[in-house]
Amino acid sequence: MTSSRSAWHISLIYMVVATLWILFSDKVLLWMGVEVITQQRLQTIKGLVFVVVTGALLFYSTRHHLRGRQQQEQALRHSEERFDLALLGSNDGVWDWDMVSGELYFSDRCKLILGHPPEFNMNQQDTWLKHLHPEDRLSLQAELRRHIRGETERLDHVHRIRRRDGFYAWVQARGQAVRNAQGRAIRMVGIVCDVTQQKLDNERLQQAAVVFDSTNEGVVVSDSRNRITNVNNAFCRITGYTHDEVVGQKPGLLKSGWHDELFYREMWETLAHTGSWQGEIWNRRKDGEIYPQWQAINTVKDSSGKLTHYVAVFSDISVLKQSRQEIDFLAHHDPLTRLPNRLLLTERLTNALVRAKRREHRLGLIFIDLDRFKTVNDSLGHTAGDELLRQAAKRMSRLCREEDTLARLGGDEFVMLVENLAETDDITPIAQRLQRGFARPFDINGQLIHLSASLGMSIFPEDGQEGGELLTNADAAVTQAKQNGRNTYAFYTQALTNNARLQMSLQADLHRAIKLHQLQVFYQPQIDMHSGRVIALEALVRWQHPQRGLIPPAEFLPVAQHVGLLIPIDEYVLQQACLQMRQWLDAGYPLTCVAVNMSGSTLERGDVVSNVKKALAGANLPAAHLELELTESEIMQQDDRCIDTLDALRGMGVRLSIDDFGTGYSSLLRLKRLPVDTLKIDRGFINDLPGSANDSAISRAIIALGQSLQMSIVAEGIETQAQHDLLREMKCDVGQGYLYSKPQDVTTITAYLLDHFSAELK
Ligand SMILES: Nc1nc2c(ncn2[C@@H]2O[C@H](COP(=O)(O)O[C@H]3[C@@H](O)[C@H](n4cnc5c(=O)[nH]c(N)nc54)O[C@@H]3COP(=O)(O)O)[C@@H](O)[C@H]2O)c(=O)[nH]1
Repeated sequence: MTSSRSAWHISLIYMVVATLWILFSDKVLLWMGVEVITQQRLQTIKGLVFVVVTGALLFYSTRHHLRGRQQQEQALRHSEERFDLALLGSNDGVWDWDMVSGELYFSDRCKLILGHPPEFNMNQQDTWLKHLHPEDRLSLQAELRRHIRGETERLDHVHRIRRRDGFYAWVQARGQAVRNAQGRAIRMVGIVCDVTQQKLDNERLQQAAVVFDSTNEGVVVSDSRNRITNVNNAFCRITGYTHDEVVGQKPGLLKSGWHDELFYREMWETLAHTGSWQGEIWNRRKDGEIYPQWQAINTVKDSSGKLTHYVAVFSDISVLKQSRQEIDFLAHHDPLTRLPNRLLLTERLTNALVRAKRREHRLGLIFIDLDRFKTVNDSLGHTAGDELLRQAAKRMSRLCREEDTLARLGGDEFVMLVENLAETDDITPIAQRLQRGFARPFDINGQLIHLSASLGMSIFPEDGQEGGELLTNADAAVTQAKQNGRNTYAFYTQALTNNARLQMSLQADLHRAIKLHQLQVFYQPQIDMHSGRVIALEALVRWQHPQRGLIPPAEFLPVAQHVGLLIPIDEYVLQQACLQMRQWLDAGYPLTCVAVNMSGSTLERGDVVSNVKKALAGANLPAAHLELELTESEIMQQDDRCIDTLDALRGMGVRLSIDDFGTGYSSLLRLKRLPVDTLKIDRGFINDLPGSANDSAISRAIIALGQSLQMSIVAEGIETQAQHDLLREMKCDVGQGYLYSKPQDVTTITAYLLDHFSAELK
């Protein structure tokens, strides 16, 4: 019932009662039959009673009404207060949109969200839309339309709104339409709250979640009772446990048993005192493998300072540890053979010397140099060379006593440190054993390679007091062993030191030798074995030393190579030989060419073609009168670029010859591709002719090979008539050797030529 209907009912009842009272009260007085005066008095009293009763009724109804209203107002006030407080507490702003009049109300909080003061007037219909982020406008409008059409129960939309300072705030607007009887939305009321911080927090949380799951470090979160509440993917990957297997468990399930109780007690004490702990800890994976991890644990406390969680972040450092060990190993070992390197040998030698001095023992160093390793390496390729070194190292290690050290210094050089020698001679059986170790060939990819070693020995205290001195002296001894014919051993002697000193002084003198024109070119004739005529000469360098006399090339060319003077020496000999050949041709000697040695270093240099051209032009000598000799081992170790250089030289008309053929593991395929005119059989195969059946067979094979490749064959080192006869019978084309002439200076050889061609020149 409405309030006006209730009021109307009450008034109607009153009117009925009052009318009945007025109509029937007087009749009751008349019916009582009382006197007129009494009647009048009673009527007055009746009127007064009516006034009092109706007055009282009016009083009670008014009071009741006012009290009710008061209570309602109070309830309303309380409710409003509660609402205001709730809004204030929630920090939400209120908006109210009268959709009929278009009037819009924004509470002060709404204005504050946008950075406006309360007095700011933003009650226009499009104020909010105007400040909306352009990207959010369409979606808010669509959402509003849907709600107005009644498709959604309430409006709920998060969008960005531009604040007074130009920045955008994220807000969440919620509201509901008030509809008329026809269901048409006529008003909409709602709240708006600033969710910028919440949005940022969410974003941060999302990022943290991504980091948590994608980081390489394992993360374990456990509660205050140290029960695991969460682990990340990396944890599962490192430990092998799944998330469900560990949640609810204690991290102790990963314990390896490698740390004692004290370790864990100290860890927990540090955590309790400082709130964090970090260190290396060994744990056990699910599969039982024990591994090291670097772990940092931090405690998490709530706002009241109460510990709520532990967060442990760890990384598996097993690989790092292995690499450190490997780095440490490589710093002291040779990566190819995994033997100790020079550094470790030096350390061990120093310590061994201290022990030897204290115990008055001897110790020895055996310097091991593999014979002709470079040639094998160059001809078989570096991979096979590496394998050969590995196998040689393994074989020598097996012959090494446990207390001794076998080290690789680099290349094909090894050193064995032998401790506890009573006598100098005690080292000899060890050296012999090492040498016997090389008796069997090495199997390199199915190919049997014969290798020998030259050994040089120095003994403490006889040959030196310090490690460096002993090593140098063992090195000098190995050089001596090589000079003695390889595959042998030599002890260090003072003479070797003198020789080393000599080499040093040669180096110094050689620099001056070129400038002071101390280098001389000697010539050795090459003979046509069928006619016996001199057809060519080989140019061979000598050093006319002011104090030491004539030094042969075998003595100073290695020194020149060592100090980078071999190329200028080759160039000098080339120029001199071309000039000299021109003179002989001009003098009428019917010579085909002059042969000049060219070292591998010269060939490797890019300008060899232009230098040869220069030398020929300088002497005005046709290229066909020049033959360049390259040793087999040097030519075989060159890459294909050198074939281009040789092709270019050959294209110019220069003849090319392979020197020392038979010593350098030539590949027949490569030999076929080389633009070579001549093969020179190495002196080593000629020396023992005609007695050696082997050398005889080899020489015959080389001659046959040369002939089949249309190459001319020169045999060098012919010293006897028997050698000459045999080679001639084998159909060797050209001979060179002391039998015909030793290498001679220009004057002597010119006289020789004059004599030789005297008949023809007449
Ligand atoms: N890069 C350069 N190398 C050069 C140059 N000059 C010489 N050499 C090389 O030095 C090596 C030694 O040469 P050498 O001492 O001159 O010896 C040559 C001859 O004297 C020697 N020979 C000749 N016939 C005989 C003989 O019958 N018996 C015997 N015991 N020795 C003999 O052989 C050497 C010539 O050898 P090859 O060159 O292989 O034909 C030597 O390897 C030279 O190549 C130079 O200017 N640059």
